[in-house]
Amino acid sequence: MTGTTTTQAQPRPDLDGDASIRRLSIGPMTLEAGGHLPDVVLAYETWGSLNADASNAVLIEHALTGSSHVARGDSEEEGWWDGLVGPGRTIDTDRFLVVSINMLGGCYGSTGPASLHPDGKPWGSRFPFVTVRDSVRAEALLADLLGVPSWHSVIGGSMGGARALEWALIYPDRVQRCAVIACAAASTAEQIAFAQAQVQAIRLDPQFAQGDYYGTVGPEGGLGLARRIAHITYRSEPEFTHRFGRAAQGAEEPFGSPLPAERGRYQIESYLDHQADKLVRRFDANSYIVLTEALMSHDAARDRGSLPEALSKAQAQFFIAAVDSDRLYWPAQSHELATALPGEVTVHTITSPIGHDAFLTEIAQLEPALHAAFYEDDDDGAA
Ligand SMILES: CC(=O)SCCNC(=O)CCNC(=O)[C@H](O)C(C)(C)COP(=O)(O)OP(=O)(O)OC[C@H]1O[C@@H](n2cnc3c(N)ncnc32)[C@H](O)[C@@H]1OP(=O)(O)O
Ligand SMILES: N[C@@H](CCO)C(=O)O
Repeated sequence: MTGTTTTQAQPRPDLDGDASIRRLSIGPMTLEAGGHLPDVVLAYETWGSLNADASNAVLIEHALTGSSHVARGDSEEEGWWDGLVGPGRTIDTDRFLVVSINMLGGCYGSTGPASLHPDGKPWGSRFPFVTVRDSVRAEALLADLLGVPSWHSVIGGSMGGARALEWALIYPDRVQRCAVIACAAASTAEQIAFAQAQVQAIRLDPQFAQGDYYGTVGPEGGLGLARRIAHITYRSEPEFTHRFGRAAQGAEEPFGSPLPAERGRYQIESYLDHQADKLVRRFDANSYIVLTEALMSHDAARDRGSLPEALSKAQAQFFIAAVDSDRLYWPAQSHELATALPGEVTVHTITSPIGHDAFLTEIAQLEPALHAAFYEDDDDGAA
């Protein structure tokens, strides 16, 4: 389904040491649903070095609005899995080359709706529908260019987990170990429903202009509303009750009687406003739609028979984990995935009151089990 590796004649990029963001053209791609991109560029970061037999490369896949900045490395900016990835950490960058790639369709440097079409104007509304599988096929073309024939391990949470799983299914001989954290075998009806409400919030913003808003303010209100809806699903009711209760913003006390003449704001409203503002400042609305619709498309069994039949193609050792309070990717869905995988696969649990986002904030809980499963000294062949 993808373009050919027409750029493979390029010299292999320098992979030594911690890198700031780099970009490589992987050439043209024809997409799973039929769209075409004449020149795809992927932006990526690396930490550590590739060993002589290229056996120590680890791919880490980011979530929906995440980026390739997994670890701080030499940069000022903290990474979203800093505790997990770095010198001497569970994913030890003194032993492994760690690669993280910004998703096709996103807004952190890889080709996306804000990129320029060959006519010199942004793709905008013309950007084609991409799937999780397209993104993985693009990453495989990049791996070819990086000189990585197979991954020691591919690991991801949430949408990153969907990409990790697809890697193991599309390229079974290129993934030796695969960790799927807080993710399911397919996006469920409820996950699609939450996603559709977010996409509609953006599309219904008058500033959206059918996606051709570049050079204008753009659909900031719609994107902010999408983030509010999403963020509620990323956290939990007990956390919200414990943190905010019915308290008014700027006061520790609940809204009492008499109610203030001005309605004011509940703390939870202020918190959601803040989450929305933060995302609006760092994310492109078209990319939000493209990536959300890609996640809606996630279905490991599509065109592959039953789920166990689909998963039987994988050759990797699997590590599956769930957050016990996740109300978006329910633990039962991780168990369903583990049960359908070949062999005995354990589901590891992150115990947290906060819900789905604990795969980011509480990843340390998985470190002993992940280390034992994938990264013991004598288990990886890494130099
Ligand atoms: C390039 C990039 O940065 S993207 C890559 C990194 N990010 C990702 O991968 C995923 C996106 N990030 C996230 O989803 C979140 O930031 C997480 C999950 C990582 C962080 O979650 P937590 O640490 O639990 O943060 P939490 O949800 O409590 O939010 C804290 C923020 O809410 C603010 N806040 C708390 N209460 C209130 C309130 N009553 N009113 C307004 N703001 C409030 C805090 O001041 C804090 O603000 P800050 O983030 O600007 O410092
Ligand atoms: N907070 C995460 C959750 C999605 O899994 C993100 O914004 O990407």
